[in-house]
Amino acid sequence: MDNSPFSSPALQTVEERPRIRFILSKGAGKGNAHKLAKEILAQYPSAKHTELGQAGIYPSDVEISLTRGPDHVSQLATEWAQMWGSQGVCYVAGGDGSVNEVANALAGTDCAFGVIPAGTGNDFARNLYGEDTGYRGSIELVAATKHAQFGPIDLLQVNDEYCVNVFSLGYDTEVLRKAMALQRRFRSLGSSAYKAAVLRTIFYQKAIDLDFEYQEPDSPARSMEHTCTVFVVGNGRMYGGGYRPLPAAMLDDGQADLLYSDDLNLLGIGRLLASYRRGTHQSSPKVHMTRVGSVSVRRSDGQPLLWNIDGIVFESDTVQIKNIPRAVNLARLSLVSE
Ligand SMILES: Nc1ncnc2c1ncn2[C@@H]1O[C@H](COP(=O)(O)OP(=O)(O)OP(=O)(O)O)[C@@H](O)[C@H]1O
Repeated sequence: MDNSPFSSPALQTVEERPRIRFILSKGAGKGNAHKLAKEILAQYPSAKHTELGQAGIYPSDVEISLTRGPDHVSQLATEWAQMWGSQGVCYVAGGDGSVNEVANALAGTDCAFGVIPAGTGNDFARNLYGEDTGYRGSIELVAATKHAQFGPIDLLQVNDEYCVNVFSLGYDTEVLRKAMALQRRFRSLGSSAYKAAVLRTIFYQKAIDLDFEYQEPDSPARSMEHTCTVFVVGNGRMYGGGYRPLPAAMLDDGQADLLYSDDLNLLGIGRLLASYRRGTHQSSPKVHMTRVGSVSVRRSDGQPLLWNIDGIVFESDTVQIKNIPRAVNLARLSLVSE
C-alpha cells in the first residue's frame, strides 16, 4: 500500500482469526446499516443475525449484529472478545465514534477489530484506505475481510480513555461541537458540517495560553508555556472530515505525533487548513511538530480545557496523554482499486 500508515508488516492471516462479528452501528452516518447487512449476507451466506447476549448461539463463524442502543457497539465487542479471544475479530461499520468505542472495548484483549467506514467523517478509515471510500468502497471492504491480515497498533491513553486516531483541543473542538450540533439537525449535511462549523465559529477566541510538557524518545521532558491556536496529538493522520494535520503519523511505530501552532489570526487559520490538505504546513515557522511518548497539558489560566478524542468531546482541568504501543490488534483490509 502506498503511503502506508503502518511501519511493520502484518503478523497474522485470516485463517488464524476465523470468528467474525460484524457490528453495524445504527447511530452512524446516513443510516445504511440494514443495507450493509444484506451485502454482508451476500458475501457470507451462512452468517447469522444475532443480538447482544446471543453470541455463539448458532454454529456459524460469522455473525451480523445491529446495534439497538447507544452502548451496544462496545458491549457487542466485549462479548465477542470474551467468547473468542485470539480467534475473534469485530468489524465495526460506523464512524470514528463507533471505532473509538470498539477500540476501547478491545484494548488489552486478544480480539482484533477492523473498520468498514459507514460514518460521517470516517477519519480513522481514511488513514487505512485513503480518501473516504464511500458506500461502494465499504461493500468492497466487506469482501476484503476474506483476505484480512492482522497486526497490533498503538493507542493513546488520554486521561481514562483510549484514542485510536487523533486528540485535539481548543478551537478545533469548538468547531467539532458546532459541526455535531449541525449534523444532528441536518443529517444530510454529512462532512460539509465541518466547513459550516468553521464559518459559524469565525468570531470565537481561537488561541489559548497553554502550559504543557512532552517527552520525546530518549530525551528529557520539555516544558512549554505557549499560546496555541491548534494542538493535536495522534497516531492517525486526519481529523475533521479529511484535514491532515499529522501527515507522517504511523499507527504502529510506538510513538505519537504532536503538532502545536503559534497564535494564528483568521488568515493564518485559513492558510493552515488549506495546507493541511496538501501536507505543506510542516515547513511553516508557525507550526511545530515532533514525535512523543507522552504529553500533559492544561490551560495557563486554570480554566477547564475542552478537548476531543476521535470526535468525542470532553472537558477537564488537565489532560494526560500516553502512547501505549501494541495496545490492540487491527485488521488490515486492501481495496482492489488501491
Ligand atoms: N442504535 C443506536 N442508538 C443510539 N446510538 C447508537 C446506536 N448505535 C450506535 N449508536 C451510537 O451512535 C454513535 C455514532 O457515531 P459515529 O461517530 O460512529 O458516526 P458519525 O458521527 O456519523 O461519524 P464520524 O464520527 O466519523 O463523523 C456512536 O457513539 C454509537 O455508539
